[in-house]
Amino acid sequence: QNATATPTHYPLLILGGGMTGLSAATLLSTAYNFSSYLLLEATGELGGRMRSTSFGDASSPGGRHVIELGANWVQGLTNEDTGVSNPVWELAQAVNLSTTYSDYSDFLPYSSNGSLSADYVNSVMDSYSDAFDAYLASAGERQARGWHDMTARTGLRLGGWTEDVGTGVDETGAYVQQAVEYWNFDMEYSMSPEESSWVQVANNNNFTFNQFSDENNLVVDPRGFATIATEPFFALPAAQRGEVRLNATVSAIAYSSSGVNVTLSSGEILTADYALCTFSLGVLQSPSPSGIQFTPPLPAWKQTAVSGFAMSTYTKIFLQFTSKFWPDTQFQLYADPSTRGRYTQWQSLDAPGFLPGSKIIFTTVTAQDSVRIESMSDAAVLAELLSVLGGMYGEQVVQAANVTDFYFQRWHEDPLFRGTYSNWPAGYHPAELDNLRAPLPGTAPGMGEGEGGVLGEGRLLFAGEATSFEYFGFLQGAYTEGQRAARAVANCLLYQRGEAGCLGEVWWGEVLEGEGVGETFVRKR
Ligand SMILES: Cc1cc2nc3c(=O)[nH]c(=O)nc-3n(C[C@H](O)[C@H](O)[C@H](O)COP(=O)(O)OP(=O)(O)OC[C@H]3O[C@@H](n4cnc5c(N)ncnc54)[C@H](O)[C@@H]3O)c2cc1C
Repeated sequence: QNATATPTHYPLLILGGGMTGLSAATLLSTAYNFSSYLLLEATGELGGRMRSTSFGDASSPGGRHVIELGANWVQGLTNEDTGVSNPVWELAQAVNLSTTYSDYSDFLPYSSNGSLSADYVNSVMDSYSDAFDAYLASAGERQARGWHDMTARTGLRLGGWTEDVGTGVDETGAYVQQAVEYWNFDMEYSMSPEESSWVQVANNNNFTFNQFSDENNLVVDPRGFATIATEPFFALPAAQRGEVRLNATVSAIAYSSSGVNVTLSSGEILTADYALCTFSLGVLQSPSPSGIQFTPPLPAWKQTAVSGFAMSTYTKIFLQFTSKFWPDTQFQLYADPSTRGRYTQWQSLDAPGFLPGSKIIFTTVTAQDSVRIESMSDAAVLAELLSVLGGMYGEQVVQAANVTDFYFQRWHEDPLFRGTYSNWPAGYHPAELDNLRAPLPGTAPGMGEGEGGVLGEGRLLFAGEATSFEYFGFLQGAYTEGQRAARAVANCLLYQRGEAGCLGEVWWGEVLEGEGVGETFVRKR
């Protein structure tokens, strides 16, 4: 369609085909029999940050396998006491997804010149675990009293954890504490305790690992993790399902209290009564022209929320060798003597329940280290990994010539993601999260009346893992936020015909409610 033709109009445009967009689309079809939507996705496939690929050399002893480049674990399964399940676990079971329990206590520790004492490292793990229990308790107390937030580092120190008390160059050195802390904290939040919220890390941990369970199951399914969202969607009869357009990149979004105009990079314009934007926080943070051009520009309260939350990067780096030279434990911990977070966690896929015989191992880096390696050549990153593995297992067994495949996804550089998942920085008020989700046009009480609209007349909604108070970062956040958005839009389109406020109170009514010094951090919802 050229720019002069009449734009195609839809009641609803769903922007982005990741977990959030698919969850919204599926609920609209199944619960409301509503199919008058078009889902637009820039890549050639659905799933977003759930993305799998084939890896390994088919002619090598390990062979070729499907690995997950994005989300890999169902985090939190079913609470045996309450019967409450993670909805992502329910989706996984519904499609019979193959998963295996990740046992983080099943590891052997190393440094740059071979093994470390497992007893010593386990005792440091126990100290961290005790401190984290105290951390959770103090965060809860702080929240109940309505005291302001501080960094996660504060909570860890108060809990009795000191990351740098070790002495000397032997295995009792501070670097072991740093590796243990990185393994437990950064590997989950993809940022350091200095960069993370004390209170919201505690909430996030409780909503998943206490409400559901503390188990993480690794997905090893040849169909890929994305099946949990794509299969239910494509199983819907075509007449009940909306339309999907792949390879359709949104470049601009114009919004008003009567609707939304979306411009694609091809120049085509689509119009809609409502649009649901599910692009990652990293995409929203990117300035145009590489990011989305909003008209009118995002109001200050929305821009503040977008700028304030953090998008980090978590990078899994996969290697396949001609033979397996690492132990049978699920994990290995590497404590680098000089650099915190340098290739700390190694995970074997060549183990029962995973991809036995595959000769595949992967390691993970986060945050600035992810950005750093994304700017390096593959060969330079591989050389770093081989030097670390050489220190752990001996140079004679770790040879470049024995590497049969090597890959990592550059999530930070990718303009469609700009990182892997969001995190809550210290001291950021929960009302800001409501503002991240709040529709446009809209205004926030106390934040400049008239800055772009009337409360409750929003047409452009925002949802994604980053808008979830309970589960930011996790797939369950994306899933539940997609469902919430679907319910709000269905109310407007099917029942209240676009009346002001039809998105419902949970969607807009609390914008910045609770803002102000001394007010409680506990949400009233
Ligand atoms: C490496 C990695 C590891 C992770 N590990 C886990 C884990 O183990 N467990 C867990 O629960 N979660 C994990 N996560 C987080 C989880 O993947 C996300 O929370 C979730 O997939 C986000 O879904 P979403 O729909 O909100 O966003 P996305 O999946 O990002 O969906 C948004 C979609 O919008 C598309 N898009 C972006 N810009 C445009 C544009 N301009 N035009 C059109 N389309 C566009 C994108 O291509 C994408 O498909 C991980 C993520 C990564 C990347």
